[in-house]
Amino acid sequence: MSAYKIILSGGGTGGHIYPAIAIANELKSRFPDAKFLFVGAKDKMEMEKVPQAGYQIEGLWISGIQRELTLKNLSFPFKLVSSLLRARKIVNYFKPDIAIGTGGFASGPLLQIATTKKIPSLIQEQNSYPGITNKLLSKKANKICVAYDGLERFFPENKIVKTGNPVRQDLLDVDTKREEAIKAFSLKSDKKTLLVLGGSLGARQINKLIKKELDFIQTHNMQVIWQCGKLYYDKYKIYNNTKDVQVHAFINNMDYAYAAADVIISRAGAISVSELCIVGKPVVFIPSPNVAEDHQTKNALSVVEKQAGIMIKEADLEVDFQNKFSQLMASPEKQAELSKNIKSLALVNATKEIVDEVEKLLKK
Ligand SMILES: CC(=O)N[C@H]1[C@@H](OP(=O)(O)OP(=O)(O)OC[C@H]2O[C@@H](n3ccc(=O)[nH]c3=O)[C@H](O)[C@@H]2O)O[C@H](CO)[C@@H](O)[C@@H]1O
Repeated sequence: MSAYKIILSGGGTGGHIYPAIAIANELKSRFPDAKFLFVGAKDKMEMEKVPQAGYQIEGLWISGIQRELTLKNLSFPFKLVSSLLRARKIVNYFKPDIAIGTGGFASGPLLQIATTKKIPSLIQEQNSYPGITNKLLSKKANKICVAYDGLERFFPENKIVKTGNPVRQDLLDVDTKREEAIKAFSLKSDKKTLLVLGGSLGARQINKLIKKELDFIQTHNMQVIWQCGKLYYDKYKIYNNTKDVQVHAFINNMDYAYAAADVIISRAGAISVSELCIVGKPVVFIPSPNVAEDHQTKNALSVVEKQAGIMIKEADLEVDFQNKFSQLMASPEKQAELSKNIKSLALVNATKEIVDEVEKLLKK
């Protein structure tokens, strides 16, 4: 039999890109001869991150439709037609055996064309509340792998399989990487490390908080790895290498960042939450209040309700941050309890289970 040809499409943010990369890596280990092609949106993060992970990518001219009425929406119909034509070309020349979509705008046209051509397809939904693209695609896709209960409200029930979110393999063994990680980030081994994560694009309010609280954090004798996001890097880079603080636009070696951390402050994007469960460190979640159906708060609550993490809403940071952070830092028992509880929520086989579903479709 000739080698499988697999198309993966998803992107716009890390939360859609890294699941696709994790799935591709697992498929590659099962089918070393398989050929892979990613399809993303021109000018978006995936055009850089996917080649870094060793895969080829084609970019479509597509963007989201804005929820508010704006002039930007005027170009949307043109982009949609252009990206459908380009997606058809790509599907015609690559002739995939399967198309896998992980959400984000580019996966819309690509999977639309693939399903019209009766190519088997699988979509993976990271969140408890699905994005527009996956909602539209669910009618035609063959399988839908999800991480939360209750998605039959949005997707055909008979297609849903609950697998959890796919997470990159190199995050599975961070416990063994602490020493290397401390070296890689040039950290002091006698100081505790706070890792601050704003999600793949960075988080404005978390950045403001960290800037304001740097002196307070220092009173706990901590060093800080602060991922502020590409958009905000110019604004915050002046804090780099001051007061034991490192400022990063984006961290490419997340396994080391997680391994070095003693405590983590993080947004609650779905993949971040899944990774943090695997990593098993004490986490303070500050969910984004600006996402559909407030889904990051729901993501964080799924952990916090099991005594496995702390959540502070953006609106409460002013009043609660110092108290809650000090209480956590003062209690090694609380830190140990949070670590143990969050780790018990990890779904370490998600990637494998998703790829089992892919295999079933390939062999049909
Ligand atoms: C503002 C927004 O719309 N956020 C959404 C976006 O978040 P976002 O793109 O931030 O996605 P997630 O938090 O789910 O995942 C981020 C991914 O990027 C990686 N990473 C992050 C920072 C970094 O410096 N280096 C790095 O590699 C993380 O390890 C993780 O793999 O997609 C998620 C998954 O659909 C949603 O739940 C979020 O609500």
